[in-house]
Amino acid sequence: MPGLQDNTKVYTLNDGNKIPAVGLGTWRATSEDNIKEVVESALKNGYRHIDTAAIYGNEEDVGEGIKASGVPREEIFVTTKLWNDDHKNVRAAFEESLKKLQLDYVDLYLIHWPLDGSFDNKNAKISDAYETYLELQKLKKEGKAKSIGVSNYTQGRLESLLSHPEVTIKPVVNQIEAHPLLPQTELYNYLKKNDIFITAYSPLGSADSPLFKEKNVLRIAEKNDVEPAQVLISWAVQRDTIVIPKSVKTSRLVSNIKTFQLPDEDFEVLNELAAVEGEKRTNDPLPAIFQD
Ligand SMILES: NC(=O)C1=CN([C@@H]2O[C@H](COP(=O)(O)OP(=O)(O)OC[C@H]3O[C@@H](n4cnc5c(N)ncnc54)[C@H](OP(=O)(O)O)[C@@H]3O)[C@@H](O)[C@H]2O)C=CC1
Ligand SMILES: O=C1Nc2ccccc2C1=O
Repeated sequence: MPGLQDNTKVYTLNDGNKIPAVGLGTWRATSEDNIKEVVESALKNGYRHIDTAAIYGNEEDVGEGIKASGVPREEIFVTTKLWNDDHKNVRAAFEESLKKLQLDYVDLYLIHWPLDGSFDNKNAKISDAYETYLELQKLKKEGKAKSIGVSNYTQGRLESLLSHPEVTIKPVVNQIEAHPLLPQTELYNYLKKNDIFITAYSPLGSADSPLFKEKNVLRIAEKNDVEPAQVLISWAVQRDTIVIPKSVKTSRLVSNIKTFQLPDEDFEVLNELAAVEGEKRTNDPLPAIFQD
């Protein structure tokens, strides 16, 4: 059984572009966490994929970290996301993100939520946001966003998006919460069939995660002599999803990118965990968003 190794797996997206399987998440990572140094350190420790978003308020620091790392731009995969308030303002919001990141293109631009207004805006509409997506298509055609995709989409909203004749470029990913307590099995199967990758967010169960107290996760970690986080990240990669664990601690950054091949019996236990223990979603800002 191969042991822990720095994960250098790269997937080919449905538009031919390549994405490193393991990336660094940056939600709730701010200047107070020295996010610039965190990004720099991640890149110096082998990460080649950074996930940010306009709403995280850290694009400037992420850009500084990229620059400070000295890693050539073309070796780094950078994702950022359009915030809900900017669905009618895509170009300006995108240009603002580029400026803050000090980049002239991003590798992946996502619609953060299928919602055209803040979570607390009663007039905000949940939909497939296809008009917004058409603006992303233009950015892709101009080469300013090398790939485009969505986040927090249900199967129904994706089906609806793909049914518009003007939608000619498939999203390359749907970034959704995914971990052993929320395997998203149906959506996983639908996306796989349609050649759209899952990017698994909150793969460790986010802050104060129940997964770090889950007896099977702890047992599998102990049995294989690895960290619980490494079990969760390895599981995500083993089921062919992209995964973006967040940490602002160098020691965790370094260990989170080391994955291993889970023995079949352990992989199966994790595949069945939600069915046995019950599902647990950590991000639920607007429950109606996860119902079609
Ligand atoms: N598209 C979307 O709507 C969303 C996207 N995301 C993206 O996904 C990323 C990851 O999700 P996120 O919700 O941040 O949660 P994660 O599941 O990545 O968990 C992060 C938490 O786990 C801790 N942690 C990290 N590594 C370890 C470790 N080895 N052992 C123990 N604890 C650890 C972190 O603390 P510390 O930093 O102190 O190490 C932090 O509290 C986000 O940062 C963001 O980029 C997230 C939510 C929604
Ligand atoms: O990235 C995000 N993390 C979140 C957590 C709660 C609500 C929204 C979000 C995001 O958009």
